[in-house]
Amino acid sequence: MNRIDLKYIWNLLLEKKKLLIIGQIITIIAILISVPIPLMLPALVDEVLLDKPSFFVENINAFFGNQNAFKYILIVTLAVVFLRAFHYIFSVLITKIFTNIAKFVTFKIREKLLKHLKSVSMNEYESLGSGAVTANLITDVNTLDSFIMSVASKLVTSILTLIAVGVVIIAIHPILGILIIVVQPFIMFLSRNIAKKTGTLKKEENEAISDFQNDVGESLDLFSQIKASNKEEYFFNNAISKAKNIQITSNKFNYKSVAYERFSFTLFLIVFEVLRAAGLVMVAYSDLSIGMMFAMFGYIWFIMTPVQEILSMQYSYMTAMAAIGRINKILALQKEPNGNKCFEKKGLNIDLKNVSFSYNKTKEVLKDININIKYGEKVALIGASGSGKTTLAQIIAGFYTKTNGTIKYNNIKIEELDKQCLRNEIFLVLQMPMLFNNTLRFNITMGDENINDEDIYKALKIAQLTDVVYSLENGLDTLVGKNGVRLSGGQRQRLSIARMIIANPSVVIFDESTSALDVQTESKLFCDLEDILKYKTVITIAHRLSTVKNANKIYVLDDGKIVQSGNHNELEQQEGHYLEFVKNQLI
Ligand SMILES: Nc1ncnc2c1ncn2[C@@H]1O[C@H](COP(=O)(O)OP(=O)(O)OP(=O)(O)O)[C@@H](O)[C@H]1O
Repeated sequence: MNRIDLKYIWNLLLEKKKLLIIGQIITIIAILISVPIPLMLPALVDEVLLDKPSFFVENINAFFGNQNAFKYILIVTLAVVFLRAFHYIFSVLITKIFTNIAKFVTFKIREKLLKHLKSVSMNEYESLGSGAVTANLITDVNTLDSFIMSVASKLVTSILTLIAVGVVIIAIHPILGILIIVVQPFIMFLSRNIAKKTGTLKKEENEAISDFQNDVGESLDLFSQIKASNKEEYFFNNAISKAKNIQITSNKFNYKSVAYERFSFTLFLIVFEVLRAAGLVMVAYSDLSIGMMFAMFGYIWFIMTPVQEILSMQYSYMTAMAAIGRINKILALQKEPNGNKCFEKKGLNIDLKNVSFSYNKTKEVLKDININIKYGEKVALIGASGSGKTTLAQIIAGFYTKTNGTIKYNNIKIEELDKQCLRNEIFLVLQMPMLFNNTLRFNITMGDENINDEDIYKALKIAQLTDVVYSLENGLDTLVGKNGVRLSGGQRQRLSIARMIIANPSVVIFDESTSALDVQTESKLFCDLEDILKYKTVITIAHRLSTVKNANKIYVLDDGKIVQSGNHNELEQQEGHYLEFVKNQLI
């Protein structure tokens, strides 16, 4: 199934099996180095201060001969310092290894999401929107990253440390040892319930942030529109209220999560004191020595870190599960149907039979569309605003997936076609082309570095853009700004036409692509385009009679249906929308 879950993450981790095993071996060595440390100096209380020589004193005597108290303490202290230094080196190594593994896994997840997004159909993509998708790709994957990092490096370390310490303390004093080991799960159980509460609060905070991000992102994108409509007050007040919501939810989350965290820590400290008291009692009433009592105190303190790590892992687990839930929303987006067939020759015959389409399953935008366009034909699409012309153009270009009916190109069903082949053949020139915040060159070639400047200038000449580019100080290297804000609407439209010339498709769809041009530039443009378009299929969505008149076939759309089709002469003879259109144009 195409979703991310713990099993999927586990399988990714297994791809780094060797590193994982090395990491775990180093982890075990680091634990073996660190676990004896709390025991070493307290042992000298008994062995040196209370004069009951045992393991340390006997071994030092065996190696260095009899020593005085100062030297015993010095030698053991040096051993502790060395062990701590080695432990430090091993823990750095562990962090390095597990960071490498975690970053590999998160890269793989981002790669999977991007590969999926690449082939998601437009209608599905629009159901989420760019704000949510960006948040998923950045914030949620980062949440997952820290979860993987802590599970891979800290979970095993913490559990093994607890086991090792458990063995040592039970060996020192079974009753006190078991008491300590039993108390830990109790605290962990309490904290797990507490952590659950912070999970919901974090969710509320994340939702408020994403809501704000979407709102501000949109307002900033449409900044000029907002100013033009004199609606700064409304939009920015709205953004401020969303910012306020972040304040409220973050406030709640931050203080409550700290309160819950501190509560569990305070609980730990109380239990710590109770266990210390139990230690004193054991010295008074059993065979626990004073030195080993200090060692037990040390271990209670020592296991605080692994216990805290395990506690924070529960929280990290919950946020990671929430992040996975959101990430899976991307993976749940349907892919556009893609086949593997490609066209054998240049030029397409396009055939639509009983095609219908709806953006949101509630209202049909296109109904029972039947269109047949032969290779090289010049076709016009007309109809009132909102009648479905752009939608139809996008369906023909394969951007949206039809709801019903059949679409064939050279007799190959759209579902069987490799979409890249289709898009190589069809170019949709939009009324408001989207531009990258990059250079003019990049926007014309779409990043294809094999296209030379000579070809670009040829395209610019036909697109009536040469003078514009020459007038710019940096020529083709001029940055166009976000969405091409530094270019006029007409310049953007011509740039899109230059893109089409470079792409050299066999079908060109003009969707009111020259609406921002003055009549003179437009007619010069089409005159210069004539040679280029001669052997191409051209579908033009237009409002001007002059553009429509010469088409081989005109389709008239009304409320998503084709109500008339034929050439100008045929349609002019019929009562109907086309005649109305002609009359209106003449007026
Ligand atoms: N991305 C979308 N999501 C949902 N509904 C949409 C979307 N794009 C268009 N529509 C709806 O589909 C219908 C047809 O829109 P379309 O843009 O195809 O009409 P049009 O004939 O090209 O209009 P115009 O001449 O104004 O450009 C409209 O009712 C519109 O609201």
